[in-house]
Amino acid sequence: MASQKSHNLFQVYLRLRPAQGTQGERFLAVEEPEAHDFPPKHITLNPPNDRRRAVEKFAFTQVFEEDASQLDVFHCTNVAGLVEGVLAPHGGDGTDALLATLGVTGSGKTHTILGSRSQRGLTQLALDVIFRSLGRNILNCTSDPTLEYSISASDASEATIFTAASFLDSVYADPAAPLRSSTRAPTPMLDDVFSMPGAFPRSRRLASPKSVRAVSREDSVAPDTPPLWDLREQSSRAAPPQGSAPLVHSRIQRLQGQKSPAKHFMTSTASIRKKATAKQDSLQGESVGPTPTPSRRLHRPSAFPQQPDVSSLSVSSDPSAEYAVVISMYEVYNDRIFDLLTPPIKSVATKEYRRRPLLFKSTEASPDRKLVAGLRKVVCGTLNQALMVLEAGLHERRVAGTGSNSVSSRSHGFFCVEVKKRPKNGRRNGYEAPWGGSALTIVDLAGSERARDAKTAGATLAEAGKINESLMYLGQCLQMQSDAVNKDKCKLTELLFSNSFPSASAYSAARHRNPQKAVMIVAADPHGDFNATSQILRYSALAREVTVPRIPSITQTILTAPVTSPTLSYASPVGSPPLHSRPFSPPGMSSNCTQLSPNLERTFSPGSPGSDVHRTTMEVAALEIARLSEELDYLRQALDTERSARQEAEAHLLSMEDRMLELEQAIREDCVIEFERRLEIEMARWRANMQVEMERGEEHWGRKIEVFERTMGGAANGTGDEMDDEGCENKENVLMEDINEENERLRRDNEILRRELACMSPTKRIPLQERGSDASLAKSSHPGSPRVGRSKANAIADEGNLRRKLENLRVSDEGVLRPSSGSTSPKKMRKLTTKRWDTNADDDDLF
Ligand SMILES: Nc1ncnc2c1ncn2[C@@H]1O[C@H](COP(=O)(O)OP(=O)(O)OP(=O)(O)O)[C@@H](O)[C@H]1O
Repeated sequence: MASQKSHNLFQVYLRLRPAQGTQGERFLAVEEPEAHDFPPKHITLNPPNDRRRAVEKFAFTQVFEEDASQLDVFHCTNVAGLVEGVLAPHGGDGTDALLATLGVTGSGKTHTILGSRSQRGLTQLALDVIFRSLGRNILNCTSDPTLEYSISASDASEATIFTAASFLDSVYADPAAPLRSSTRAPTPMLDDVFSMPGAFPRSRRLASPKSVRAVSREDSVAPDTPPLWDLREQSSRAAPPQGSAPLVHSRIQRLQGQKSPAKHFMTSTASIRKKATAKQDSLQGESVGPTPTPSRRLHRPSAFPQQPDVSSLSVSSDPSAEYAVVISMYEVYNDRIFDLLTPPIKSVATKEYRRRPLLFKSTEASPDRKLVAGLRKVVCGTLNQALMVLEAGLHERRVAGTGSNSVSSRSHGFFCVEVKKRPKNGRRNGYEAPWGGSALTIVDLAGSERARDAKTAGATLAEAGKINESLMYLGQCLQMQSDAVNKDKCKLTELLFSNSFPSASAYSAARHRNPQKAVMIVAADPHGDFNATSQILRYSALAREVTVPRIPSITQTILTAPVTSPTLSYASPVGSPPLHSRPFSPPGMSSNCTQLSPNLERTFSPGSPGSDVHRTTMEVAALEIARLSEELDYLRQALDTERSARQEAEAHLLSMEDRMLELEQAIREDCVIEFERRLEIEMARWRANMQVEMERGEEHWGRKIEVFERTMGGAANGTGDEMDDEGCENKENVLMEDINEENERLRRDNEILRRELACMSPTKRIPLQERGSDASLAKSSHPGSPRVGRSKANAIADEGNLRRKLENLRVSDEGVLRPSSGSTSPKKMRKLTTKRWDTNADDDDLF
């Protein structure tokens, strides 16, 4: 196994998590190491509840059992060696180092890398060693006021450089904030910072860059407030019930005007709210409603755990160099990079706080090497400053409660410690020396999870999909180890492997960089999810051995002769040529793994000497079975994910249908109510009109009947002498009406006759009254024509007739128009009425 180390891009360690509470069956056993091979390096994975599945054996650089302490892991993974490589004690720029944890969700990655309430993680320990080792050679911005500028000038990643004091001032106190500036004194934590050697004077602090975030006084004063890891522990103790789903979207509480005890944006960050609400939303699916803001606070360094103690440990540094430590933090979330030290910006359009994703690209100053461009970087002069920056960045990390882990990291977190280095006094050959140096990058990868177990939904399920996808690509890269082709498939692999290979460009030749040294700590819960764990172990282990149990139904079809169980080894290269190189490749992925890296070549170890063709066939078949079994596992996982997604979509669809039905029902009811209201109004209007019409009709018919009765009465009585005065008056009125009508009719007749008269000859179109005598008429006609004279004579005769008729009419007209001038006796009226009928008869004759 020792020979593998020189070939691997990663040293891979396995750490087993201690059991907590009720656990499932243990499926992972640590192989007893042989006497000369201590510590243990191999584990066996026995599939629970399925004796037909292959038993797998994995090899790692070292296996840490459940009782291993943080310090054990720190020492045995040789973090101090990585730090030494970064500090480059023997000159040069040093070697980049990468320390990462990988594992299923809840397996202990964060615990290992960031520690817990009482235990420091590898990050804190590494920082401690770095600052302790640099000692007096470290520069800070107070002792060297040009430090910030010179680092900024030499930084190739387009970063914004802050001094620790100005960054922490803006993070932990917000003097620019209108509500707090006058009433709040600097927090004790800040006093700690400012009382540190090299702290800025107050005036300088006030001139710090625009406020990033702030905590209230009580937040930072509270000495017994548990730090981030405390919250994790509390949460894990009170794990949410199954079916929990996290709150994903941030800042909703603030947008909805919820009152928070402190207006510090960290106290209401997405991550913290998620942590708190994950417990409450456990049975509600995704929630966007207001939930109480948890009392998440930043802490003074004295609240940070002090154990384990590495004060006795330091590594060599370059005595001829001076150093500066620059810290940056970012996360890879949904395959995009977000700065954890830059506050989110409130979108004008959506009023939500958002982070701007950053690019991983080659820059002008670094054409041959990709860098995360545009980060905030903080120059830290002391360990406490570095720890506080770490604390500030962790506040912004995305975590959420899932069915698998109540405080699950939903992003891949990157913590970068750049150790900048230049000759003492900053000069070389009389010129200002540029900054060189290397970086230690510590990565807390998000955990892979099975959707069914995590019981996630909505955005968290999508996150899980992205996490699993990126880890799958990481797995492929780890399997290939020396093959850099696949590393560009996702941001995670790009970031992890970008420094793994020496650059071949001319630029790099001038400035040679060593490939990074990388340590991967795989965390596993021996009682956790078997399938997910075996999947992780398969692609992370340095070597693997599969023992396929005897399965009669398959083996008999291949080989009738009984054989012992074959053993397949994915062992270190000892010269055996690969027999069957067909690694597992998930559906849809190109399987270009046929050329495995030497250490992962699958070699065939014959069970006994003298194996024959049948045995070989059997073993090849067994290998195929193992491969198919892997594929089956993957497909099962994929199926689980798809099934969950489908169930979620179906549930959503059903709820939408219900909602639509409800809406339709409500709309129908509204329509009915409105229709009835309008119908009522129309009915009332119609009834009123009907009433009026009926009254009018009755009145009309009453009048008619009355007239009729009077007429009949008058006829029956002969004269109206017996009528009383009132009766006479009514009768008179009615008659007047009749007369007027008659008068009107006659006028119309008159008019018609006039027109007719005028039409009889073009020469007689002049109205009668305007014309002169018959003689003048005769004069105006042509005298010469006998025909004209005859028609003229006829016309005159016709005119004479008409005149006479008109005279008659005029006579009757006058009679009608003078009804009341003389006698108004009813008798006379009746005569006139009778005459009307006579006149009508004449009129009929006339026309
Ligand atoms: N070695 C250990 N000793 C004691 N407790 C541990 C250990 N490893 C993990 N734990 C506890 O197990 C729980 C889950 O661990 P942790 O949060 O580190 O998991 P994780 O792998 O980071 O999960 P995720 O990927 O979901 O973030 C925590 O409460 C942690 O304190």
